Amino acid sequence: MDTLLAVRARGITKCFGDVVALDGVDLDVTQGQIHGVAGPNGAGKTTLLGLLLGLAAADSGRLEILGTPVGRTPAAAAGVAGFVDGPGLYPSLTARQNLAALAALHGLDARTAAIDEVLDQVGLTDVADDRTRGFSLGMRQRLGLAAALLTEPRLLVLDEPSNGLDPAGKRHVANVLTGLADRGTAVVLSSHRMDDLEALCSEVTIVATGRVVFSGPPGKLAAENRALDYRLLTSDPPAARRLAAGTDGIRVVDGAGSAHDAERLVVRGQVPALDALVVRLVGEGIALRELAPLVSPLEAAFLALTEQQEAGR
Ligand SMILES: Nc1ncnc2c1ncn2[C@@H]1O[C@H](COP(=O)(O)OP(=O)(O)OP(=O)(O)O)[C@@H](O)[C@H]1O
Repeated sequence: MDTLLAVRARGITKCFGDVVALDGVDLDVTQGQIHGVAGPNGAGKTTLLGLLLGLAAADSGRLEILGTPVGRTPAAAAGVAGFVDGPGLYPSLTARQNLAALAALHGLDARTAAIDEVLDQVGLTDVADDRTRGFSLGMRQRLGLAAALLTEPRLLVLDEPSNGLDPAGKRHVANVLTGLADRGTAVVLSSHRMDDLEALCSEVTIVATGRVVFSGPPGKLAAENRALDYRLLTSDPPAARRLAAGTDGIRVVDGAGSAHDAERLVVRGQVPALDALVVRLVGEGIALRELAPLVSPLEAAFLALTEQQEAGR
């Protein structure tokens, strides 16, 4: 047993009737790591996170949480907190009362539990005494995080925690999670989007149709040299279109059905072919105004991997 691992999963399979939600999934999460789980809708992210939280049990495979093997009966492991499908809150209670109820449930004294501290950490001090019935999705997500923090978990599991958060809220939550990880807590969080995870996670696991299609640092994914779609703006769009079409390794991927389309040139290629195109444009006296990937290299790699898996289904 590796004591540094907060999660060690091997060959986890979980079915719902005929639906195979997880199919031989491996996952390693070390203590102090923020680990992202990404994948398209229905990939199995929530199912996997639910197993970590003890909301369900795997059909087969081995799962160890914080060094302890998990049995076949669903049960929350000690030291684990978080939520899937949004946090469970009492709508008629205030934010503070919700946390006090949770503290009582965990045998903590509501007077001494760090309720004010966790409210402050997630930026909800100003609305601490408002009923949660009127809370926005982003505020509910923050309160769910505060509830998880109250129990001082060693493994924090969050399903789509950035749902409903504005950019400032995302940054706030990211700071809280980074601080926790710095103090040794392992964090597992899910998202559909690689760009949300990139800034936060040192490792990501990408699942598609229940299978792991990539696991490792996000940078490793982006580093693969693949052809991307780039928006190309120049001083002479028709001439640029002709040159692009005649450059080895470059494909013009948009249609030029209207005058508007003729201005909007999108080309597909790898970096060396794009370099050659830029040199030709400049050589012809055409000014380059913009050459930018339509999606980030990371998002493109993610889409390619998950689309491949879906196509093979
Ligand atoms: N309780 C359930 N009963 C039946 N099928 C389920 C159940 N939970 C999940 N599934 C199915 O298992 C598969 C994986 O679902 P899951 O919710 O884990 O995916 P996800 O990656 O979290 O998707 P999303 O991004 O849409 O939340 C889907 O086909 C889903 O329909």
